Amino acid sequence: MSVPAGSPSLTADSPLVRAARGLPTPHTPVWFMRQAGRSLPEYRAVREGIAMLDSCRRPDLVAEITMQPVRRHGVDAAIFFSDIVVPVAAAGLAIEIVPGVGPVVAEPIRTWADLHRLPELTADAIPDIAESVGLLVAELGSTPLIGFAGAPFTLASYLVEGGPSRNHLKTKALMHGDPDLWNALCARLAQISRTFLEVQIRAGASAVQLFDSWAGALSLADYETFVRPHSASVLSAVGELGVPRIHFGVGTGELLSSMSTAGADVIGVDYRVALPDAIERTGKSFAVQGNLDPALLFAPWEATERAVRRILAEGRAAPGHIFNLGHGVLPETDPDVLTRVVALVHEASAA
Ligand SMILES: Cc1c2[nH]c(c1CCC(=O)O)Cc1[nH]c(c(CCC(=O)O)c1C)Cc1[nH]c(c(CCC(=O)O)c1C)Cc1[nH]c(c(C)c1CCC(=O)O)C2
Repeated sequence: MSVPAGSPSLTADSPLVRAARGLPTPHTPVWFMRQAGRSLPEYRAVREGIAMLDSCRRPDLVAEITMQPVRRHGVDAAIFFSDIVVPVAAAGLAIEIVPGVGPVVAEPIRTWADLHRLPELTADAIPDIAESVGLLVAELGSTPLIGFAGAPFTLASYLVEGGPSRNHLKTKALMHGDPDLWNALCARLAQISRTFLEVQIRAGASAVQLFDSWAGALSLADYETFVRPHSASVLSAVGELGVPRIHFGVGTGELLSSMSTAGADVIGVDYRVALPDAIERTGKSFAVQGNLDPALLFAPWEATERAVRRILAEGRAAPGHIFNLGHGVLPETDPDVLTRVVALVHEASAA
């Protein structure tokens, strides 16, 4: 397997890549999950009248939207503008993203016959993704682009439930009721996510994040039996391409130790877990990413600043720290506060 000649050499010394590898950095790198999106008026303007999944397949638009928060906030990384369900749609499943709701599958996947509606994904079905990444890498120079994909469980939840779910009832019923079908579905999703990540890495992404956003809904036993092996297969396959891997989920306090054995280099920490506890639970042997509560961006600045400084201090106990929120930027967030947080992280961590 040949590694792309693109960005990784230019970005190898960037604070983000160095922190992910546990190397010293001149300042703590910072980016925000959902930094591109509705918090930015320039995003709302360019997305006007274009459906979410259509916008993700237009390289000019993807590059523009991905760059918007980099230009505005001076973050240390771009996150590829796409969605976890883009590769599933590209593979051929009928799925849409309904504004204000999320991914919706009119005919959910619950039987072996349904699984046939979800073919494997091949790289030649997503030439636009490689093109978008190529445009971005050229524009970003020494700033890394983070590629991403959804982990099998989080994707399966949307596909089995038919849309967003609080309790994941049908998903859990399937995993326990028909483990063979569950494992086949997750193996298919792992193949799809792996291909999506490989295309981004070969086109020049300098790091990747595997989102298992809803894994926190699982017991430790179910996570280890039904979920972690599939995430591990994605992470180990992309590991061969040599870029750092970040793994993140929400509400994963009880799972962190187990998640850290799935094969990532950096553990994303949700805002409900104190960073020192996360560092302890992952054996002090992983770089960590996180974990400012996105709600703190709505507090008086003094409170925000206090929390940022505390998290920076706590992060020093880990082999590497990438500052981020403990989940995505909320659409109502004042983008000027994000810019201010970036400046504070840089200034306070360089001191
Ligand atoms: C669970 C999940 C999804 N998508 C994603 C996850 C994992 C991350 C997480 O835990 O939040 C991942 C994702 N989705 C999007 C990105 C872009 C990059 C970035 O973080 O800036 C990323 C990394 C764009 C998007 N994906 C989506 C939007 C909003 C669509 C819009 O602007 O109209 C964006 C910017 C749609 C989407 N897609 C999904 C949801 C829950 C939603 C929100 C629905 C809504 O509130 O309208 C599924």
